[in-house]
Amino acid sequence: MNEVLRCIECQQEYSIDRIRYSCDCGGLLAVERPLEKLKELQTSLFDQRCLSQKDVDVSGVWRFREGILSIPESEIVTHPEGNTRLYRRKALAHWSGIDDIAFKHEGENPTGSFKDRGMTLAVTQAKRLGANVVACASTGNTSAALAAYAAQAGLKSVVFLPDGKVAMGKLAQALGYGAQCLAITGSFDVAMAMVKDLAERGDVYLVNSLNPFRLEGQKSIIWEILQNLSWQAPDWIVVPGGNLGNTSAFGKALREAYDAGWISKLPRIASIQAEGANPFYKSYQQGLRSLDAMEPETVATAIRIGNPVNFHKAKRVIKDLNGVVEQVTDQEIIAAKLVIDRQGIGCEPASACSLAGAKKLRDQGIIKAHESVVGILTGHMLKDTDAVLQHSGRELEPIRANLEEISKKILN
Ligand SMILES: Cc1ncc(COP(=O)(O)O)c(C=O)c1O
Repeated sequence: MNEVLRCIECQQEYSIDRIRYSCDCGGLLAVERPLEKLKELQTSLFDQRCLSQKDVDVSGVWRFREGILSIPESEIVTHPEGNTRLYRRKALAHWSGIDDIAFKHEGENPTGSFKDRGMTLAVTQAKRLGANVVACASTGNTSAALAAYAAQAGLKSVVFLPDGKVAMGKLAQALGYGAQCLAITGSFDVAMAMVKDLAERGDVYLVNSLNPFRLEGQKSIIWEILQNLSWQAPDWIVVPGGNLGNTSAFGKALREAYDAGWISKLPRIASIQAEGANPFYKSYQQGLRSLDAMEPETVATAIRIGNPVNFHKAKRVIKDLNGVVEQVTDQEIIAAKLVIDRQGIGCEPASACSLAGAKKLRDQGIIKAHESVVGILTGHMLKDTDAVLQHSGRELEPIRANLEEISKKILN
């Protein structure tokens, strides 16, 4: 194995062959490998693999495997995932005021969100380390991804959900794929603290984004975008921020791609929070020195998170990439979602933070008119059908089955 776990605070290293979620000093761990190994890799290798039909090449995660996790191919648990589309639409450019804007739709993953990219890694690693029970706290999407990948790997999965706060599409997936689903009284953060304690006791293998292997998988979102753009980096990457796993993973992916020589410029990153769940935004306003946890509330249930576990990684990324943290209101989220939905693309509310945030940064002149932007749509529209039914501006119209009457109604 080329990889080690390294503490982001004190640089202490640990083997990846043992289960560990944090350093003895309390710092977060990252999966690291020698830079020389990445520099040896040519982007043409990744491009050639797009022509292969092997699952590990078809996967938009494992196509980059030498930079993700060196493991025998036979041990990889892959659906396969990734290979999501990059959408450009005149209406999105017009609404945001940014001519060169594209959206990577991570809702096109097998379980309908970006979580599959991290979960293929976390469950592969769980199996490799002999875990029997895999668990997560979740606002919904992580539970769906975990349940699906655990089912594939033949592992028992347990998910901890904030009671009454999970969109039905996501709960249905977790139940359908066969996870044990526990509704916890309290927010996501309460559920997160509980599953962390269980993991420390050794009862379960934790696959939240605190698990550094999750973030290695999510790096591939960025590498696939760069590949989609023929390895020409955009000026900006705009991403919703909740537990800040993507913000952290994206920064790592960009830094590695740049240091390895795959791209010749480093994009800036914008992490967009919902105003009602904005601890990272508030911290950014005060120089990213510390984070005050809060009681979150937003229509974007996926990012209803008040104490993001990846704060210390994400703050480093914002500093390293000259990034920004912005907030958007629920109204701005719903307005942006409507634009995306009406393009026939669709996304769940949290995802719309990317478009709402890009527009806000453009309006403020932070994103310049000539700059290129890639936003991430993190989850599928059908994940949260309540949000669609409430905010689409359309409703089911009752009508008698009478040809003349129907004809009059549609032509009016
Ligand atoms: C659809 C969606 N968007 C965004 C997020 C937030 O991602 P992160 O925790 O990486 O900030 C989540 C996390 O649950 C999600 O499900």
